[in-house]
Order: sequence, then structure tokens, then C-alpha cells
Amino acid sequence: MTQSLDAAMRGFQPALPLAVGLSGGADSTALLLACARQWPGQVVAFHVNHGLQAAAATFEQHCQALCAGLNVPLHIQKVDASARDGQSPEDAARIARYKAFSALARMETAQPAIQSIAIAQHADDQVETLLLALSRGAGLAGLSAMPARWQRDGIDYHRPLLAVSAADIRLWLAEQGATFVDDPTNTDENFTRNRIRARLLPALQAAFPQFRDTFARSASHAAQAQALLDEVAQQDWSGVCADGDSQPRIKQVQLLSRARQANLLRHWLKLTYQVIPSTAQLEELLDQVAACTTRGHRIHIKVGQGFVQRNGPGLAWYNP
Ligand SMILES: Nc1ncnc2c1ncn2[C@@H]1O[C@H](COP(=O)(O)OP(=O)(O)OP(=O)(O)O)[C@@H](O)[C@H]1O
Repeated sequence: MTQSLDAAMRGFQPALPLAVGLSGGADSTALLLACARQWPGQVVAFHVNHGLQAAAATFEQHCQALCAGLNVPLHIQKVDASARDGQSPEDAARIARYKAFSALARMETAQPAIQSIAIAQHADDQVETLLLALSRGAGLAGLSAMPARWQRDGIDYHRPLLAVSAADIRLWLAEQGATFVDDPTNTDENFTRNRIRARLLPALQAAFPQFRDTFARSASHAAQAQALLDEVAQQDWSGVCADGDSQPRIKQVQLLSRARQANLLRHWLKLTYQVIPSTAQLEELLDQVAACTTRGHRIHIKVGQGFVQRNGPGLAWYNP
């Protein structure tokens, strides 16, 4: 159920000290204010300057002024967030950001060391992410809810505002008289996410006022099912790669049902090559696996060419 920001903060109990990922926008400004108030002296802020926007300096200055006013230590890291090999600019920025968070957490001199990092995605972000995934024809993994809590590089990450609507966060900020930077790119309708926010969310609100709750429930069912599929893939992996090699043995893969083969190969391609195959690409690879009669061969993958082909005795699958 969607909650007020104050109710969400009452249920948020991170290990301290805590760092807040502060972009300078409304959501992370609200999260920092609420955390600094709840745990005085035990909160720091991390700001990552992606250098991507003309407004980057404005964001940084806002973070500096906000943190100085709250007496919260602020750590800033500049990163190179240029996109590589088919990455979207958003993905590149996110990857660079998490790397920077880990580096900042290690560098931060707080004693004891930083235990947790909180970021400010909210209920509207959850719905937008789901609709964005649907608009791209994503599979179950893409339709899965963002988790409220996870671990990375030995740090606990939290999204305490996942059940709070964007409108409630703005209202709360107005009550506090707090200022923030309005990201000018958030209203640029050349971005699909922004069109979803500007056009679909108001229509959903009018037609299904509970859509934030019900969509989040569906996304969380998808996440549970995906977790189960990941477990199955891990188990199957030990059968097809018992010797610790990184290429699956085709004869072993053939012993699995086609559905489990698809699940295993999808999992393997993502983890090993950061590639998410389309349904057609995966079907083609499965056909190649089914047609292979030579014993002892493994599946070989080369990323970057755009088609599936036999490559000598094994199989080569090329990703566009
Ligand atoms: N440059 C950044 N530096 C530090 N943390 C960031 C930065 N950008 C985003 N984050 C963190 O990641 C969360 C999700 O990022 P996203 O880009 O989806 O949101 P946002 O629109 O920047 O949110 P906000 O309203 O806080 O600006 C943010 O709420 C914030 O906690």
C-alpha cells in the first residue's frame, strides 16, 4: 500500500552509519532531510557528478548548500558516464554511479565504516520502470519489481521510499519549505520514461486510482518468479559446467527440457556477457543446440556480430 513519507521512514531501519545517494533532485533531497533528522550525526551524503548535463554544476551546488545547512558531510565524485557498446546513457550513468558509491563508501572515514546506502526511488518510479519494460517487450526479469533492499560490494542498499508517491514527496518537501533542483531533462518527452510519466500515469490515476499498489504487486510477483528461475538456472549450471569451465557442454544442455535450456542460457548470457537475447535469438540458439550431434563440444559465444552460426565443431552465437 502506498504510504506517507513519514510512515515509510518509521519502517526504515538501516544499519548505521548511513549514506544517502543525493542527486539534488526532489526525491533524494527529501530522503536526505528525513534521514538527517532521524539519525543526527550518523548520516553522510554521496553525490556523483556524471558531467552529463549543463545543469550538473547547479545540482552539485545545491547538494553543497543543503548538506552544509544540515551539517551532513558530503562526498562528491566525478565519473565518466559515457555509454559503451549498446548501453543506453541511463544504464551507463547507473553503472558509473554504483561504482562511485562503492568507492565513496570505502573512502569515507566515518567510524564505524558506512554500513548502508539509501537511494530515493519511489512508487511512481516503480510503475514507470514496469511500463517502460512493457513498452520494450521485456521478459520476466525486466518486469520484476525494484527490490526495497539488496547487497552489493558488501554494502546494504535500501530504497525506503518505494511505497511513497512522487506527489506525496513533493507535498512533504513543500511542508518543510525545502528547495531542490528540478531536473530539466525530466520533462523532455523525447524520453519514453518522461512520456509515460506525463501521459500514462495521469490516465492510470483517473482510471485505476490504486494502480501504484496493484502494479507494484504484479512486479513483485514477477520478481519472485524470476528469483525461482535464477535458482533453477544455478542448479542446472552445475550440471552443464561441472568442471568449472565457463562454456556449457552441449550434450549436458541437451539433457534439460527446452524451457530449462532457455532459462539456463538466458541466465548465462546475462551473467557472463551482459547480453539479454531476444526471444528469436534464444530460439535460434536452442535450435542450434538441438541440432548438434558432435560429442564433447561446448557453446561458444562471440558478442557483437548479430547472428547465430556454426563455428567449427562448437556453436558460435553472435549478438547484435
Ligand atoms: N548523481 C547522483 N548522485 C548521487 N545519487 C544519485 C544521483 N543520481 C541519482 N541518485 C540516486 O539514485 C536515485 C534514483 O535515481 P534517478 O535518476 O532514478 O532519480 P532522480 O530523478 O535523480 O531522483 P531525484 O528526484 O532524487 O533527483 C535517486 O533518487 C538518488 O537517490
